[in-house]
Amino acid sequence: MKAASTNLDILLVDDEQADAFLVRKILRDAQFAATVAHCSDGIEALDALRRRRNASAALPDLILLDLNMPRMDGHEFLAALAREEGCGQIPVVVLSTSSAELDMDRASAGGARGYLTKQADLRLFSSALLALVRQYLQQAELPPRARPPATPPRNTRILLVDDEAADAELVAIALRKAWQGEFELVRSETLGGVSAQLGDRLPDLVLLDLGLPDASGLHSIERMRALVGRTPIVVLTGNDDSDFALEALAAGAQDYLFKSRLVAADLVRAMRHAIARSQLEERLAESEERMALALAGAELGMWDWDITRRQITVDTRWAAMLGESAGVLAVDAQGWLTRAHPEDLGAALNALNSHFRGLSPGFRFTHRLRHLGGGWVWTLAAGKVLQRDGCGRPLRAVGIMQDIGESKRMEADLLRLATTDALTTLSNRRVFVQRLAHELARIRRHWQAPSALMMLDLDHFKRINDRWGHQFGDRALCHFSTILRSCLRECDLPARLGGEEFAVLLPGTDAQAAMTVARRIREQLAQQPLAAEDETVGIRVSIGVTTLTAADPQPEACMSRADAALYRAKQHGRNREEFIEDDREHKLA
Ligand SMILES: Nc1nc2c(ncn2[C@@H]2O[C@H](COP(=O)(O)OP(=O)(O)OP(=O)(O)O)[C@@H](O)[C@H]2O)c(=O)[nH]1
Repeated sequence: MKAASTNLDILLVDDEQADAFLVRKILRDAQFAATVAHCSDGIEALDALRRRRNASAALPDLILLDLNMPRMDGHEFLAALAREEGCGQIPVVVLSTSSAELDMDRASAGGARGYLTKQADLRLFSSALLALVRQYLQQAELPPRARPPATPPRNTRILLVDDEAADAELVAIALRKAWQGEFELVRSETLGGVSAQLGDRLPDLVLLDLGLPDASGLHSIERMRALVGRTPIVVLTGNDDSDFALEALAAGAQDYLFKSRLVAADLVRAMRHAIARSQLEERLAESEERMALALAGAELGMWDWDITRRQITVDTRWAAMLGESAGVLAVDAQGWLTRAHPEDLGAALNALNSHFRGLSPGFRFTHRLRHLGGGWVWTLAAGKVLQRDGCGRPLRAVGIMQDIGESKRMEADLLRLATTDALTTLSNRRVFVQRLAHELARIRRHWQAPSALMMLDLDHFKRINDRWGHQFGDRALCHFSTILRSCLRECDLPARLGGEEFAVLLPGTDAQAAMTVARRIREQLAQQPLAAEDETVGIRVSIGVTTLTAADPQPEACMSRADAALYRAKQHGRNREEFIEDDREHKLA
């Protein structure tokens, strides 16, 4: 087993691009360190393994294997893998839409270590896949968080900038008398001499006289600040003027003392206060900086809602999302929400009201907001009431807003990839089996309304590929899909199951009607050959038809009956439709 810190190297062998996308996304979202290499069938996978072996590169830690693939299916791949030098030990887990016992038994006999059914329900599939991958990736304990090294105890370094020797002596006496702990007093008579006195260690505190030979007044605070950064500064002033002292604070000093009233205890108190205040300011600045970085990193906008004044203040990121400039927006809940898409308004108001009435600890909803330049922006709003009045009415709420357009687009892409066949855009096997299962459940309840199922397989498709090339073969598959769609009703479900194999579910259709549809598909196909260079290529299809019965336990049962009818159509000369009614006939067939 591997530790979590190492990367799990997975080889996915599956002809559906959507599955590769899905597996990668599931692992990425669960923050698994895994690399997923993808091969479309067994032959490509064996080639990839041989290339790695010949280059003495590491072989995959795990192979996820589809069963139903063109050229070499999953079972054949398992057999070939067992024979492949050095590859027999790679664990293989089957990922298949088939839950047929026969497939499971064959896979297990072929050496597969596990079998995972591709669920139509993505959440189920995702948790099953993660559980499986976890088996192969031991979750190592995270190393304990490194503690910052304890700061060694050291003297407090105090810089006194004062040209009067007597004052300096006074300060030194006061410190010796009242400062608890060790200290080092460094003195400079001028501002210009500070750097030379300090060397390369900054002081922990500065005592600054404002009447220096080379600097005087408030300006010296600014110059000192430039020399010592955020170090706290206590101003010593001979000017017995409180207003002036306050100006010194405004100019950036942390505290002040009048020289004429210098008392040891006051000096030490002011120094301690200045250090504490400066530390507090530093922590606050750091925390604001961290907060700003986090908000910027997560691309979150902020809003602050003064509910009684009906004003919402937003930051620049919030404003930019909607094409606004930052600042106070004079809007209330209605004002904000008049920008919301009417379809999203109900859920947004429910979330807000429930929190405002104190029924939920905060609120969170997604909604589309109108952009100033037109169009809609998908956003996530989340927040919390910070202040309520005595009756529990909300006074102020604060929260974030995030542009979630990209993840909405991803979600839609993912859904499309997970449910459709990339080449023909028909539904894929997963969706088909799911719909078929629903239809069987309906039939079990309302037996009167019949439904039919068709399996379709293009005739001698290999010859078409061999004669005209794979790309032309792909065109032929798309051409057939278009004709198939045009022959069906809106409620029918056509799907590409893989390769040149298709299926159609025809709800509310009896055997006779289904056979008529099958004939129509063949006729349309015959009437519309595909142009290739200076010839036209006729494409033909064989079709197996069956009806769904309440006795069918699983989709696979009626699919295998339709398959048997298809096989019979191939046996009887192709380009025809055959019907098998029930299991008795199926067994005879
Ligand atoms: N172009 C293209 N060919 C594919 C695709 N998937 C499967 N095939 C090819 O389809 C062919 C199917 O061949 P066979 O299973 O022997 O069937 P067939 O030649 O149609 O013969 P019958 O079904 O018996 O009439 C193989 O050559 C596959 O490589 C695809 O997505 N595109």
